[in-house]
Amino acid sequence: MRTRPREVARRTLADVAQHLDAPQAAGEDPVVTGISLSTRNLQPGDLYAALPGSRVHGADFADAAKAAGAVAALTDADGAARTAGLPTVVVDRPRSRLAELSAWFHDHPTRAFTTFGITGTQGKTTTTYLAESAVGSARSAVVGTIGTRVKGVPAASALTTPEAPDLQALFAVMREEQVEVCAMEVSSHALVQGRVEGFAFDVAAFLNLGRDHLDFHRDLDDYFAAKASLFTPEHAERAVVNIDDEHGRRLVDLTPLPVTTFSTDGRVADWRAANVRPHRLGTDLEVLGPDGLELDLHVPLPGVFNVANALAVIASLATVGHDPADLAAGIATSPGVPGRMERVEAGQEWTAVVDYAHKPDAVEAVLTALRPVTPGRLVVVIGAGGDRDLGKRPLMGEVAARYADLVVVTDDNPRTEDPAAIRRAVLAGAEGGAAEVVEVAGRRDAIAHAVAVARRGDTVVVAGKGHEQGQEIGDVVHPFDDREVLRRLVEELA
Ligand SMILES: CC(=O)N[C@H]1[C@@H](OP(=O)(O)OP(=O)(O)OC[C@H]2O[C@@H](n3ccc(=O)[nH]c3=O)[C@H](O)[C@@H]2O)O[C@H](CO)[C@@H](O)[C@@H]1O[C@H](C)C(=O)N[C@@H](C)C(=O)N[C@H](CCC(=O)O)C(=O)O
Ligand SMILES: Nc1ncnc2c1ncn2[C@@H]1O[C@H](COP(=O)(O)OP(=O)(O)OP(=O)(O)O)[C@@H](O)[C@H]1O
Ligand SMILES: N[C@H](CCC[C@H](N)C(=O)O)C(=O)O
Repeated sequence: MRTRPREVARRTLADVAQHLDAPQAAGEDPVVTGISLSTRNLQPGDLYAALPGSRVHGADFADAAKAAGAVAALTDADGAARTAGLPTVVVDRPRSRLAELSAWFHDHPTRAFTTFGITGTQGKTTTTYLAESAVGSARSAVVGTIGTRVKGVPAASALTTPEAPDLQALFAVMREEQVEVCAMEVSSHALVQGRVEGFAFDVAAFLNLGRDHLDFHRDLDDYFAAKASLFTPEHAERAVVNIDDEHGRRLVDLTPLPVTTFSTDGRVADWRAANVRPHRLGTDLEVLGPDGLELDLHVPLPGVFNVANALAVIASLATVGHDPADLAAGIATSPGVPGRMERVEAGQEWTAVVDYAHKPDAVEAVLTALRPVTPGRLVVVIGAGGDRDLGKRPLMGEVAARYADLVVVTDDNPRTEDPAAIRRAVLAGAEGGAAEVVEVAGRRDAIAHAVAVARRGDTVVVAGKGHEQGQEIGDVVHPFDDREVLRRLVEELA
């Protein structure tokens, strides 16, 4: 799928300057047909937003932008001297203006369809996929970690929540495609960096808050504040909140938006789960909604935690007019989510699962979901990513050892760090408990170890990389897909 609308917007640079209430650029007045803040995806005719970043100033790439076809630049006073090769509009804090500018530039595409924003430490991707099944892929779009899909057709995207110029262009594509609902993941990074300004979600859902990203946020309160900012009138019209989560309950008190609540563990909420019956491949339950509504729901994804993700979809889309029974029927058809509780079947007599759990709460959720359906030993292969939150490593090790019988500590994406040092940090949390703990350097060898020891009735979970297609070691991404590696190792052993 294209990432820019077929019918391009055309605005003169003078219009842009006037919209921003900024002085007009001297000299030419080019026609701008797109906006980009990165030379990596800039297209001819674009306005290049040269932003100050944490590593470099975008103005340093003005020549590259011009060579790629940029016709003008938008920057701050600091960048202006370096964008001299392009007619330049100068404003203070250009990043903070970019989202609204991009929405205006594309003539507010989100007015044409329902926008459903999802935030939380865990479950965002899964919830967007369930929303897509609930509404039907022929009517919906999804934006998130695994990528963007418009009416089921993939479009390229790099970040979980794209930068505003890219996002608004994608929204313009969705408008052209007559999408009815766009479900998107809203990361805390996006909220802090203003990627989702310039429009308000019709409905925003809060799933949960756990430890993550404490390399980017000062502390958990700062991380919560970032997530909570989605639930303000500038960002959303209605809130849907999981009150099983302590931070969800805090949010209900804080948000000025109309709130709908949901609970899967028996609290008094607008939407509740009752008679929850987990089995190996999913969960059956009854959904109790407002005004005495009762529905049967089958969530075809393993793990009771997915009941919360499904309830988030039903509660959210019901508040914007969808029929809950239709939503439930759609959820029951979900084909699953790549790399989330994904089973690998290669003729083995034990259960193999690949899951994206790379945070302590997710590791706990996955292992506690698999324990009741594992008559034998529960084995987890786990590591932690380099150049990310250091504090979560021992916590992940500890949780793995608390809930599994055998923990194979290995490498995730080491990035620029020493893999052995990362393993040591995970091991420090894992050792000393009842679980058997082994260290195996190299992810393939670690998976091979788990495959070699697995017996009938066991479950092996390969955690942390889910759908990822590569392993980042140093600056190089080596092809690596947990699902493929697991399958091949099982086949080789057989
Ligand atoms: C912390 C963070 O989110 N940083 C993002 C931010 O970087 P920054 O503002 O510091 O920019 P910079 O790298 O100093 O560069 C300055 C400017 O020069 C431009 N530039 C730079 C180099 C070049 O060759 N050409 C070019 O145009 C950049 O596009 C940027 O506008 O803006 C950049 C441009 O969009 C992003 O690439 C960068 O994402 C980094 C790579 C990243 O890893 N972000 C992750 C952490 C992130 O955002 N993750 C969340 C999901 C998290 C989760 O829940 O798992 C997400 O929404 O994806
Ligand atoms: N509601 C939930 N509560 C706890 N854990 C969950 C929940 N939903 C999913 N998980 C676990 O978290 C992992 C990541 O799920 P998912 O990709 O849906 O979340 P995410 O919020 O998009 O994460 P990320 O931002 O890291 O991509 C899953 O593989 C599963 O282990
Ligand atoms: N969006 C997350 C994904 C992490 C996945 C895990 N495999 C890791 O490398 O830590 C990040 O880049 O921090």
